[in-house]
Amino acid sequence: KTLAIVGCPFSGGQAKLGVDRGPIHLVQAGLPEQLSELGWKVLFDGHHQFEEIDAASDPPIGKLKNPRLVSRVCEAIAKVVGEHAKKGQLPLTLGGDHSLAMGTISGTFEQYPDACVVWVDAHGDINTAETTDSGNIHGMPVSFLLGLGSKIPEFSWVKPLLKPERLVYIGLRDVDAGEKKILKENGIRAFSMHEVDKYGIGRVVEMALDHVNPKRDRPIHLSFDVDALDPSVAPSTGTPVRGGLTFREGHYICEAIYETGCLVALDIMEVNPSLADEAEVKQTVAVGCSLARSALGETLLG
Ligand SMILES: N[C@](CCCC[B-](O)(O)O)(CCN1CCC(O)CC1)C(=O)O
Ligand SMILES: [Mn+2]
Ligand SMILES: [Mn+2]
Ligand SMILES: [Mn+2]
Repeated sequence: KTLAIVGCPFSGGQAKLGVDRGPIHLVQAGLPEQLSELGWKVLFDGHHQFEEIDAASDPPIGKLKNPRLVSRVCEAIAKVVGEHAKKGQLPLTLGGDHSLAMGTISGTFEQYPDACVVWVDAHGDINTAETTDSGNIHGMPVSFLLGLGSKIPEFSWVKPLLKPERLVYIGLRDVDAGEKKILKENGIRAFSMHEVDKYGIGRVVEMALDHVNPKRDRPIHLSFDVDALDPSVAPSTGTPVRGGLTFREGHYICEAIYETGCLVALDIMEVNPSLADEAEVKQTVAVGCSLARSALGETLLG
């Protein structure tokens, strides 16, 4: 099977410098070689270059920051991911901030209209233009994919291909009031850290998949924000929140999803190699690599 690494050095969905260098750190840590070791035919034709738009010509739309830049980049990524998927390849998108998932998941649904999404994150990333407090679009991709909130012409390319019943969250623990309302109103299934504590990660993954993929016959797009992990496990990320997934819980999710045989696309997002000391950056990059390996077939006992 062929894996296409889509390196996305992009930080426009949030305000912290450095997350655009996540991809290069993951690749330089040897991720392509590690995946070849697992038996994948790995395609990697270099990191995507996104030419900037100067701030003067990309003023905020309402609260949304860098809206035209984020929209253009995500639309480009949707095409790239869609093309790889059309060729029967598995796109592995390396972020870069999580706004990119507006593009990756759009690309997946082009090819797999019957897909479901497992969103692993401390956050809901489901704010609309009306509910966002920060205006950072990395806190909004899911609302665009569901077609929620007021229509913004600059984002008219995003089709509401994701249905609420095809989405499930694992790891939530920092959800804004507006997001809580949206989750409830749309009946979106979410397994927060409370459920992880209560049922254990094994049952949570089983219940999550039973919800979105009861017969395990639907393509799965796994979008993994490394801030789902506890900051002690993945410290170098833009919006860390205490009380997160252990190293093993994070890897169990990836292993269990690989075992379904349904994975068609994977995002490893929000590794920011400039927010901690060298050892912690190394640790965060290494976790990003090992999560990817676990989701792509690496097992503990072979
Ligand atoms: N929900 C947040 C965080 C989004 C994180 C995006 B990511 O891709 O990393 O999942 C806002 C969070 N908010 C920040 C200030 C705090 O006082 C309260 C929570 C937002 O900016 O919308
Ligand atoms: Mn996120
Ligand atoms: Mn997050
Ligand atoms: Mn983040």
